[in-house]
Amino acid sequence: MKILIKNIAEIYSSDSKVKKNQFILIEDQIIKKIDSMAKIDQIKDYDHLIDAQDKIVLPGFINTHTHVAMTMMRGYADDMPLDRWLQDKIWPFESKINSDDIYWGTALGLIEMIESGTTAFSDMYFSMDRVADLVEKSGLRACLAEGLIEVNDGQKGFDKALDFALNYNQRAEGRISTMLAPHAPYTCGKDYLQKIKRAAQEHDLGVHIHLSESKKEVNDFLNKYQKSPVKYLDDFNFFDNHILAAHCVHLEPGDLEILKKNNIQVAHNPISNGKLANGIAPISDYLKNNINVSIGTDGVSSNNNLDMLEEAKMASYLQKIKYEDPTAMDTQTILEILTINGATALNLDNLALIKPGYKADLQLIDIKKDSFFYPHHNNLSNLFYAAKASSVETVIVNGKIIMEDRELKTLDKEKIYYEAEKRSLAISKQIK
Ligand SMILES: N[C@@H](CCSC[C@H]1O[C@@H](n2cnc3c(=O)[nH]cnc32)[C@H](O)[C@@H]1O)C(=O)O
Ligand SMILES: [Zn+2]
Repeated sequence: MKILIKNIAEIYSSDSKVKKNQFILIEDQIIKKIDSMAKIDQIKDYDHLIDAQDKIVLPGFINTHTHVAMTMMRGYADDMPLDRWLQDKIWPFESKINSDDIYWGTALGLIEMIESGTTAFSDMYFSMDRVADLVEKSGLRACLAEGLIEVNDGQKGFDKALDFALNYNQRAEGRISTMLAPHAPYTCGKDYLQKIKRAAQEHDLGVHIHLSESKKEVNDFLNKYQKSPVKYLDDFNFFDNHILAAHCVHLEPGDLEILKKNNIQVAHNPISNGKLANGIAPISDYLKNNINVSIGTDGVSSNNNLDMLEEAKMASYLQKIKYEDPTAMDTQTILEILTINGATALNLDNLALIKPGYKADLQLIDIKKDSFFYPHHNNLSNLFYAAKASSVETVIVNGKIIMEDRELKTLDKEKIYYEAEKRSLAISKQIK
C-alpha cells in the first residue's frame, strides 16, 4: 500500500527545522520519501492520495504512562489524595471489573487517543490479552504490561505477566511490544521486585513502574528504610534493566544522580500529579541532566482525559511556574517530549520522526478550521499553546490510516460508547 500526502503546509519533526510545502510518500509501514511539492511529478505510483492543503504534519504523540481501561472511572473518584483515592474508590471498583469490562473501557480510551493524535501508548493494567486484541483491531501501537501488585497477584500473577510479555511481544505486525510492570515499590516487596528484575534481564524486557509519586511514599520509605524509594531500588540494582518510571515527582538528595547514572526513562504525568496534589516534578532539572523525559496522561480517573496536547501545555506551564523561568520548557522541547523522547522511553527504534526509513506514525492537523489557529505566526506555538485536539484530522499508524477527516476507520464508536457506559455504571452500582 502506497499513500501519497501532498500539499503539506508544514512538517514538524524534532530532528530538523520546519519544512514547508512538502509531500510525503508512505510505502507499506515506512516513510519512503519527503520532498518539496516542486518535485511531486516524480511520484506516479500510489494507491491512496491525501490532500494536506492547510494542514501540518507531525509524528503521532506517544503517551508513555497510562491505564487505558480506567477511562471507565472518568468522574468516579475526584478531589482525593492518592492513598485514599486508590484504597477507597479505585481498588474497590477494580475488584469488580472483569475482562470484558476492561475490553470496552479500553476501547473508549482508544477512541479518545486516536482523536487527539496519539499513535502509541504504554499501558499498565490487567487482562492485557484483551487490551492487545484492541491494539490489534484499532491499528494503534502500544507497549503493554500486566501490572503487578504483590498481595493480589503473587507468583501466579507474575507467571501470567511474564507469559504475556513473552507471547505478545511483536504481535500485530510488530505494533505491540511488552514490558514487566511491578506497580510500585510500596505495593511489591523486595524479593518480588528482584524476581521481576531477574526475569526482565533474562528475557531482555523493559520494566514499567510507578516511582516517587507522592510525598507520603517517600516519607514512608525514609521512615521504614532510612532511604528514598529511588535509593532503596538502586541498592539492590533494580535499575539494571531498561526502566520506565512514572512520576518521579519527589527526589531526595542523591536521587537525581541515581536516575541519571541508570538512564532511567521518566514518564511525566503533570495533570495526574496536579489532580492528586502530588506536586510538580523537577522536569527542568531532568532535562538539564540529559535524563530522558516523556509524557503520560496516567489513567483517566486521575486526569480526567487522555489528551496529550493538554498534558503538554500543563507540563510546560508548570515548569515555568516552578522555576519562575519562561524558557523552562519551550515548544521545541515539547515536540521532543511528545514524540522522540516517548519512542526512546518505550525502547522503540525508527519511530517518532518524520524521516525516510522511519515508521509511518503521523498525524495531520488542520490549521485553518478553528479560530485558535489564527493568526498564523507560528503553528507549533499555536498547536501546543492554543489549539484543541479536535484540530487533529487524520491519523496514520504503521502506514495505515486509522482516522481520516475525523472518521474512525477501525473502531465502532456507537457500540463502544454504549458498552462502556452500561458496564461502568453497573459496576459503580454494585459498590454503593
Ligand atoms: N494486578 C493489579 C493491577 C495493577 S494495574 C495498575 C494499578 O495502578 C493503579 N494506578 C492508577 N493510577 C495510579 C497512580 O497514579 N498511582 C498509583 N497507582 C495507580 C491502578 O488503579 C491499578 O490498580 C491488581 O490486581 O490490582
Ligand atoms: Zn499510573
